[in-house]
Amino acid sequence: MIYTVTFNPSLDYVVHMKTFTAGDINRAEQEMIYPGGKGINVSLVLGNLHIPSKMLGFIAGFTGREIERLAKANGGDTDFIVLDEGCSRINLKVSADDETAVNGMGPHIPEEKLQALLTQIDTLKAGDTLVLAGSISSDIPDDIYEQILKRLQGRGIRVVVDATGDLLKNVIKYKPFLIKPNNFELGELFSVDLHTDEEITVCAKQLQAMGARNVLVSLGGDGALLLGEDGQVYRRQSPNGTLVNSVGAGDSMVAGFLAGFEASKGDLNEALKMGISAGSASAFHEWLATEDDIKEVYAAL
Ligand SMILES: Nc1ncnc2c1ncn2[C@@H]1O[C@H](COP(=O)(O)OP(=O)(O)OP(=O)(O)O)[C@@H](O)[C@H]1O
Ligand SMILES: O=P(O)(O)OC[C@@]1(O)O[C@H](CO)[C@@H](O)[C@@H]1O
Repeated sequence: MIYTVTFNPSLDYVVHMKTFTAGDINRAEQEMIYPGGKGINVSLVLGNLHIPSKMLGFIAGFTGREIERLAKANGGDTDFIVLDEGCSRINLKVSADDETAVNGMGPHIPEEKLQALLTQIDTLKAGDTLVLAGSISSDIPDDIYEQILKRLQGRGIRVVVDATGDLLKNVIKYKPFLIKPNNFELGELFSVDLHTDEEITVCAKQLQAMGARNVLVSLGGDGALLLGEDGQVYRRQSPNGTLVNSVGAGDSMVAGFLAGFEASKGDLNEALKMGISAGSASAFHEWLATEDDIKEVYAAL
């Protein structure tokens, strides 16, 4: 079974307009509300590919109830912990000549609720996969992902981490199965700007030397580079297509990778191909890719 954890779920309020001007009143020409947060997105795309998963994390208030309702309405299986106070955040995504986002802060998570999540995670069994994805609210200790990996050590659970900065850096020594920084996030870890595949590979190799098993570096419209646990570098370009909304493309890529890895019984080239197919299919559509969207991109790769 796959479990995804989203510490800070969101309602994604996506507005489209031709141009966006900072400091001015901008009027939307199209608007949508989606359940958001990286783990939730991973689960939804897995579900679209008929792979069961359970969404864990924290929700609060009317926004939290709506996140859960929308997640379930889109086929999600949820076991969120409900906070007694506050509201889950609303993340504004502006899609215009460029994409701009304002991500909210999210509610305070009391210690006993955090412990309740850890207790849920303790029930995972050997062979399960745990996806830790997204940011955490500021009152949660920033070694929380590390604490979780430490608890799971030696229990045969495959862990995927899609996070940035210290949240990511601190887990690597616990040998996560997969990490998926984008090239910018990878560069940030080493305080460098990455431009070429060679530069990206050097940094990915450092993360692998520190413990990460598979390092999947997403490159937006340029595809992705995978440093596999077999030591090989796999590289694929994104297919051509029209970008509609890239929110969740990275999460879709994680879901596609896991789906491809399972279906091919561990073929990393196939996992990367499915990852790119799902990521690009989501980028080419208004929201997360469906199975048909993914199949169409896969066939063109
Ligand atoms: N403009 C694009 N054209 C084609 N494919 C894209 C585009 N943007 C993203 N993708 C696909 O999605 C994958 C992940 O994208 P990206 O590198 O932007 O991830 P990310 O930064 O984690 O995204 P996000 O945080 O928005 O989910 C890429 O490797 C690619 O397959
Ligand atoms: O603030 P975080 O947790 O880093 O990212 C949250 C978020 O931007 O990530 C998803 C796309 O990847 C969106 O659904 C959501 O709004």
